[in-house]
Amino acid sequence: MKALCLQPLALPDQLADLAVEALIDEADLSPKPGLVDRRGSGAHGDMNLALMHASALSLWPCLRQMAEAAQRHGEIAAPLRAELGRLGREGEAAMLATTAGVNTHRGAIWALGLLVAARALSPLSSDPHTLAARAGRLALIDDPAAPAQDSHGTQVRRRYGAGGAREQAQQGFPAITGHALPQLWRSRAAGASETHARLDALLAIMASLGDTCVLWRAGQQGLDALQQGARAVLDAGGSASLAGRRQLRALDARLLQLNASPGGAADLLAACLFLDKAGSL
Ligand SMILES: CC(C)(COP(=O)(O)OP(=O)(O)OC[C@H]1O[C@@H](n2cnc3c(N)ncnc32)[C@H](O)[C@@H]1O)[C@@H](O)C(=O)NCCC(=O)NCCS
Ligand SMILES: Nc1ncnc2c1ncn2[C@@H]1O[C@H](COP(=O)(O)OP(=O)(O)OP(=O)(O)O)[C@@H](O)[C@H]1O
Repeated sequence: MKALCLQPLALPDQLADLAVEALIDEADLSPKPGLVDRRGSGAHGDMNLALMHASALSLWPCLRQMAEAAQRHGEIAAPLRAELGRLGREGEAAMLATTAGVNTHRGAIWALGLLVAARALSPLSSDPHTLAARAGRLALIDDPAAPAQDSHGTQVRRRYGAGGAREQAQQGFPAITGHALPQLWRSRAAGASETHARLDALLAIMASLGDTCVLWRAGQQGLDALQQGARAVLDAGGSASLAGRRQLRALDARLLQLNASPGGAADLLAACLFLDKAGSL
């Protein structure tokens, strides 16, 4: 019998695999306050776990093409930014075709697209801080072909002055490098299970992020409830402790009452999981 000889996967394929895996891990992680997870739809009438999985898988070609574009261009400049913008819009169209119009991963395409491109640009330096800063430099370049939009994020920024997805990326993802990754590593080092360490990382993002999804649906009151509730879980010992889990249940109930879903924090957790593994490819 002939021996099966497997070719190593090309870097863009590996990066798309890793990004989709991060999206699926984020969706599966439970119990996430207010969000779609294995238990149910959280504060969303229009999403469920199967839809999140299908959406994540639909993004694989777009993410691979973003990595290929970065390899081809080889530098952080306007032509690469323009191509990523075009691919991102095509990715959104593929997502919406898969979900019959539901916005399951808009923010995730943005964050993971930039990070996948950053990793493909220079395979040699791939520690999380370098990648996040490189993605931030890409996000700072204008995309002249981007259509003017009056998105929820734009409206919320006008009303509350909050920074949103664009600013988070342009600043080099401080919610990930300054909060999520340090918490993920601290919780693991303290002996927490991988699920609890990831929940703690999500809570660390929630405690500090100006999440425009929450501001849109529940205003400043909703954002305050999210940030204070997430901080209370961490202060009580995190999701691995009994006291922390009580606080987590209370936060989930409060977000459902406010109809608030921290989708921006969920996107950034997926990006954090991607960065945590991207260096070891
Ligand atoms: C920058 C984006 C996210 C638009 O942002 P905007 O705030 O205007 O839109 P919207 O209200 O639809 O929010 C997008 C999503 O970001 C996430 N989000 C919300 N708050 C935050 C935050 N503070 N930080 C990070 N993500 C957040 C949420 O999931 C939200 O649904 C992006 O969709 C975009 O402009 N795409 C254009 C195509 C492009 O250039 N793609 C490049 C691919 S690399
Ligand atoms: N597990 C998850 N549950 C819910 N949202 C998530 C999850 N993971 C990521 N998200 C993000 O949340 C965003 C969806 O949020 P939302 O439905 O609030 O946006 P919207 O359609 O713009 O607004 P709305 O539904 O309030 O009118 C997506 O962009 C997606 O990236």
